Amino acid sequence: MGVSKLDRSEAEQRLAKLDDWEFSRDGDAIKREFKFDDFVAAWGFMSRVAILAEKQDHHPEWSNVYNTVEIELTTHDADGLSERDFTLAGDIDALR
Ligand SMILES: C[C@H](O)[C@H](O)[C@H]1CNC2=NC(N)=NC(=O)C2=N1
Repeated sequence: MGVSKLDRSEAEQRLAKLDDWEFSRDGDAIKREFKFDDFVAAWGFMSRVAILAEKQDHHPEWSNVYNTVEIELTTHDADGLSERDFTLAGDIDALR
């Protein structure tokens, strides 16, 4: 089932409900940086995010440098932001 792309104002409404996420890719994605005490803590967080992503069939584009994890979310099937991005972002924040 396709996922529909949100328009800018719909995306802004949803972004306003999240802390510390910002638009990226000219509004086609959202991103946030997470800092941890050390690499093992960062890796544990990434493991938990991976399980969420699998459950939601919605996967992040992300990077890890030692204790820092950068996560960017976009919906490839919609060529932009969809509800799935904001749902996953909210669930990721709830892991903290
Ligand atoms: C076949 C599979 O359901 C699709 O490719 C899913 C997988 N994970 C995904 N993740 C993201 N970020 N966007 C998608 O469009 C997407 N599609």
